[in-house]
Amino acid sequence: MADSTETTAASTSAPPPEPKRSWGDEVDDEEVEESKPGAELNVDGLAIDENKKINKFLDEPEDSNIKAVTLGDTPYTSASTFEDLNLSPELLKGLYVDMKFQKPSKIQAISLPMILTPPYKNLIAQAHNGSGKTTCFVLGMLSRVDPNLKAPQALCICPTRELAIQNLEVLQKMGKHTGITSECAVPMDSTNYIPINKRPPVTAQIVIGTPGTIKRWMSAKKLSVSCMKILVFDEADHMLAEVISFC
Ligand SMILES: Nc1ncnc2c1ncn2[C@@H]1O[C@H](COP(=O)(O)OP(=O)(O)OP(=O)(O)O)[C@@H](O)[C@H]1O
Repeated sequence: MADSTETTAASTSAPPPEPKRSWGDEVDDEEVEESKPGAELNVDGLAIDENKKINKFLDEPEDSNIKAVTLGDTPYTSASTFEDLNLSPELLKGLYVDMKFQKPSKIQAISLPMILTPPYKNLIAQAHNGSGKTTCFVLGMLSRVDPNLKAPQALCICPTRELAIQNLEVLQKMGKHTGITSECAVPMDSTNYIPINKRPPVTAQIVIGTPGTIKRWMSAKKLSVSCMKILVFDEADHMLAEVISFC
């Protein structure tokens, strides 16, 4: 009886209003929680798995359903080879020698000419897992950066730190011969932790990270966006779903 009275009271009294929070704040809180000893991210476990069954979807017939939908007239033609894309010799070497790619997958053939050709327009690419989307935005970032300008010029925002680290690994492998610098903006583990005010400003040309850390670096004026040329949202559908759940 006492239980049922308490239950009724709890369900009829209005809960106190929660303070308004943004998604970036929420990720920052996770960082504090996860930076406790014992909760570090196992970065070694995130190496690119060369033995993974790769390319499963690259040549699947389903890929032939990928269509380009553009506003107005489109000057773009699909690329059947990486040479069609006017990539630098350093990037071609990364693709052929280090990545061991032979030709663009369907999503790459369609979207890379749009990503790499001026005027650079906003683009949303949607294709199933393993179809080669990562290469699209990694090549996009690597080819837009001016190697002589030592400032952040490309920013990739990912929903999780694991994805950010994996994307950085792909970028560093693909861009190995370019000399382009990159940095991961994810929460640091407790052993490497440096307070934000003690960190030097970011000079890496490409930054890949999670929303909370990128927000903190920008708020602390450690990450400048004044030279940014390209902004990528990886798994934007997941990030939008998170944003909607906070509204
Ligand atoms: N043109 C290509 N030729 C050969 N292999 C490729 C090519 N493009 C990508 N791959 C390989 O195929 C695999 C899947 O590619 P990628 O990770 O870019 O796909 P994705 O669409 O981003 O997948 P997910 O949605 O799971 O993130 C990777 O191992 C990648 O190295």
